[in-house]
Amino acid sequence: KKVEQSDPPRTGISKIFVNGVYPEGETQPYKDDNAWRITSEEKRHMEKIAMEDPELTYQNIRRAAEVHRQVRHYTRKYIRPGMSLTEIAEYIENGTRALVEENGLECGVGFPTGLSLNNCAAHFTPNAGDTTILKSGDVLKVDFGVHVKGRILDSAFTLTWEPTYDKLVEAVKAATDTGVKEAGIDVRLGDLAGYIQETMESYEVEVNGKVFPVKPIENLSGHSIGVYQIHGGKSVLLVKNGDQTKMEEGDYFAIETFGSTGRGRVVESGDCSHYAKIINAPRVPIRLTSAKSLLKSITTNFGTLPFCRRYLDRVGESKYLLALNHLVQQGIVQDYPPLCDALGAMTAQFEHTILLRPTVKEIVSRGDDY
Ligand SMILES: COc1ccc(Cn2nnc3c2[C@](C)(O)CC[C@@H]3OC(=O)NC(C)C)cc1
Ligand SMILES: [Co+2]
Repeated sequence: KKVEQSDPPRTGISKIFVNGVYPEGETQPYKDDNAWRITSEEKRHMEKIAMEDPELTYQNIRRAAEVHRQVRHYTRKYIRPGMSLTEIAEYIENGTRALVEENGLECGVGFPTGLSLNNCAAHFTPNAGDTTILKSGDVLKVDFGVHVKGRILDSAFTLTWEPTYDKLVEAVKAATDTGVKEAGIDVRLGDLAGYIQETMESYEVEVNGKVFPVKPIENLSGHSIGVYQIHGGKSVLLVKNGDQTKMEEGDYFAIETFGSTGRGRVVESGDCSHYAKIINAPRVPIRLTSAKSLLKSITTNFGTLPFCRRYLDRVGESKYLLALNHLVQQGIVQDYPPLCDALGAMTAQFEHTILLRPTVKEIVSRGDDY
C-alpha cells in the first residue's frame, strides 16, 4: 500500500520510495544537437557509469529534489501573513530534516532557509530574537536547499498574497525558464546572461498608476554547484556580458534569476545570518581559544555547507559572535550579509537546479508548481 506524506510533512521519503528509485526531473534535449547525445553509445555509456557510481549517482540529487518538492508543496499552503519569519523557517527546516531523514553530513539541510522580503533579494534568514511578521503586501523569496551525500538541490520561488506585483513574479519566472531552456553543454555564460536579460526586460509592472520596467539584478547570479559546495565557481549573471566560460558536461547548475522594480542592483544591508567555511582557506594558527572551538563545531556540523546563526544555536553553541567574527577576519569563514535593492523596490526570484548529463539536460527540481 502506498505510504502517503503527512501534514505537516514528517514521513521520511525513503518510506515512500521504498525501492530507492526517485523520479527523474523534466528532461530537455540539448539545442542544435539533433539528438546526437541521446543516441550516442559513448554518451549513454558514460551516463550508465554515473548512474552506478554511488558518489555520482543521480539518485542522490533526485532524492533531494523529491524532498524539496514535497516540503514546498506543504509550505506554500502553510505560509500566511501574520506568521513570523522564524516559524516559517522552522516549518521548512523541520519538514526538510524529517523527509530527507537527516543524518550528520550524510544528508540534511543544504543551506540556510532564505526568506528575503521585498527590497531584499537574497541571503536573509532570521537570527534568534527576530520578531519580523509576514504582511499581506510582502513579496517573499523562499530559497531553501536539501543535500544527499553532498549533492545540493538549490531551488527557490516567490510568494505574494496580493496581485500588485504579479507581473514582476511572472517576469522572473519567465526569465528563469529562459535560463533553463537556453542552458546547455558548451553554452557561454555571457550569452546565457543575455537571453535571461532579454526575457526579464520585456516585462513591466504597474503599481498605483506608475509603470516600472522589470530590471534584472546585475550583481546577483546563478552558479555551478559542487559536492558540499554551494558555489562551484561559475556564475551565470543576469545581464549580457563577455564571459566566454562555457557550461560543461557533468556540471550541476543553480539557474536563478532576480528581477527588481528598483535600481536593479543590491548592496549588503543589515545583520548577517549566512556564513560558510571558505573551501581552501589558508591553515592559519588560531590564537583565540573560543574561535578554535567554534571552528571545530562548524567543521563537525556543517563541513563546507553554508550555515546560519540559528543553526549554531541549534547545535548548542552560544556567545559565539566574537569568535565567529574572528574566523571571518582570519579568512577562514566567509560572511554573506543580506543583499538588498533600494527601500521601496520590490524583488522576485525563481531558481531551479539542472544537471548537464551526457545525454540530456535534466531540470531535477521541476515540480507541478514551477
Ligand atoms: C552562505 O549561504 C549561501 C547560500 C547560497 C549561496 C549561493 N549563492 N551564491 N551566490 C549567490 C547565491 C544565492 C544565495 O543563490 C543568491 C545569489 C548570489 O549571487 C551572487 O552573490 N553573485 C555574485 C557573485 C555576482 C551562497 C551562500
Ligand atoms: Co538558491
